[in-house]
Amino acid sequence: MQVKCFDQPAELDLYAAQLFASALKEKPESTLGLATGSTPIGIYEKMIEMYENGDLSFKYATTFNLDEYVGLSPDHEQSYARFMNRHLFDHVDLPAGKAHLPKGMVSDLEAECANYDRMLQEQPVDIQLLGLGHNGHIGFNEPDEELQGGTHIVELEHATREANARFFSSIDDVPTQAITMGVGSILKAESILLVVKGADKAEIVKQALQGPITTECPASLLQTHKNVTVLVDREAGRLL
Ligand SMILES: N[C@@H]1[C@@H](O)[C@H](O)[C@@H](COP(=O)(O)O)O[C@@H]1O
Repeated sequence: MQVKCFDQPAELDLYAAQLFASALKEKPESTLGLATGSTPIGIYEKMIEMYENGDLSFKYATTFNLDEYVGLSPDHEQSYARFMNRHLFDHVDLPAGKAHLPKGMVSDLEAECANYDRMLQEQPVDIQLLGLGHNGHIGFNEPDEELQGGTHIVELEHATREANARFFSSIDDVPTQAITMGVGSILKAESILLVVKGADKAEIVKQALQGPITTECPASLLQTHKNVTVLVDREAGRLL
């Protein structure tokens, strides 16, 4: 596991965007695993800049997002589908139909999970971008006695809903469930880029990288992967 610490969040964003640009240059038809949350927004901004300057193209790429809220339609303001359009897809040359997110509004959620896993098996992720939840979640894999390997439905922890309530009018509007890629699917990626910013994540990133490998901190399972790069800003990395 390689850990890189950046003085300025913007330097981190540029470094991460450049890693994706290099991956796409080397293999234009790469499958990219993408994440939502506030952490990757700056990275997506750099990717858009690079695309506009002709330094990055998604023309032959495929993307899979980690997760989606159950019960929000793709055009709901706070759906992750809408987030991805707003922060990346609407601004770059990724062909329509090549961006995949789990569908949180289908009647048969179990079939959707199986379908997502089947697509991931057919197009394995080359490089997976990950943020980190305050409780150590990755995607929406919440701490638990057991974790599930494949795509599945999760009950969101109150703390996770509280953390995400800032994007909704009130916590009551935050969905109680999500559909997420499992930790097993995440660990199948060829390479993983974990990005962590802010003083409030310093404790959990230390636990994830240097603490015991435990399902009670899903991100700690990343310690078992052969090709993980962790990018932290100075505040998040201060205990490492
Ligand atoms: N499901 C997402 C995660 O994929 C994200 O990494 C995490 C941290 O979000 P943020 O980057 O806003 O702190 O929480 C959300 O709930």
